[in-house]
Amino acid sequence: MVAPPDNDVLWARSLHHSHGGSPALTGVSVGVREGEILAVGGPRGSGKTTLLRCLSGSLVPNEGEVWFNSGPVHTLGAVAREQLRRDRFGWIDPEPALVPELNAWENAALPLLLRGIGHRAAKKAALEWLERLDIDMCAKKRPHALLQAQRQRVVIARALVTGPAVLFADEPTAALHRTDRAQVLRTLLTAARSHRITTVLATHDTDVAALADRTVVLIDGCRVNSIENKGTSDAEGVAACSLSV
Ligand SMILES: Nc1ncnc2c1ncn2[C@@H]1O[C@H](COP(=O)(O)OP(=O)(O)OP(=O)(O)O)[C@@H](O)[C@H]1O
Repeated sequence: MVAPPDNDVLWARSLHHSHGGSPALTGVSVGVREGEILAVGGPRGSGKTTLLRCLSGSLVPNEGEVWFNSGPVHTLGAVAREQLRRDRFGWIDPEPALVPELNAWENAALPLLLRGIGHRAAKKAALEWLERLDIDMCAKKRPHALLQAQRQRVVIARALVTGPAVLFADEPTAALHRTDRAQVLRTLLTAARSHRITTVLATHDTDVAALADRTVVLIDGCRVNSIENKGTSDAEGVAACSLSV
């Protein structure tokens, strides 16, 4: 096992993974620096979700290595990987899944309450994130009373409320109307940049990928390209991503 470069917060080498015999990743390597926003692009079925799941430890690759903060993830047991995901990572799915019986701030505060953080402190942190994401006016509404874009903002608040080291966003705006998409995405990326949260964003949409600092393109489970998105990283002063195969 070879240790990763010191300056990569997240690093994967030669990932291979098959789902029930059908290959999803074939030899993908990627490194992400602290505070960077990396888009993983490519058409549907190209392996983006599988790569994010391997990087976040929710899936152990058949072959290859994943490292977080210079510690191996792929050799950890299931419980240690769960703890890592709970304590250090945030995850956003395409569909905004919220607990229907809880209102918006309670949904956003849930990860803190589950950690045993006091009710008052958890509520304060959740309300702060709802405000940053321009959804604080809906704090007391239940999910059924929210629009889809508002629900997704609550999901984003829930993913950020713990101050994750890395945020994984899997097609976070795919379920939204075109008009809501850009606005929600910009809000998400602005929040990630201002708090220097390393973000890995899967998207099949090149317009969405262009908002990241750099894009890695997958096709049929292989990394085929890596694009520096000029005008984002330079303007924001965010470090570039390092990549190797
Ligand atoms: N649980 C699974 N069982 C069987 N095959 C799967 C499973 N998950 C993914 N696959 C297959 O693995 C390949 C890569 O899928 P993956 O979801 O990682 O790609 P993707 O680029 O994220 O696609 P999408 O944009 O549609 O989500 C595809 O061929 C997909 O059908």
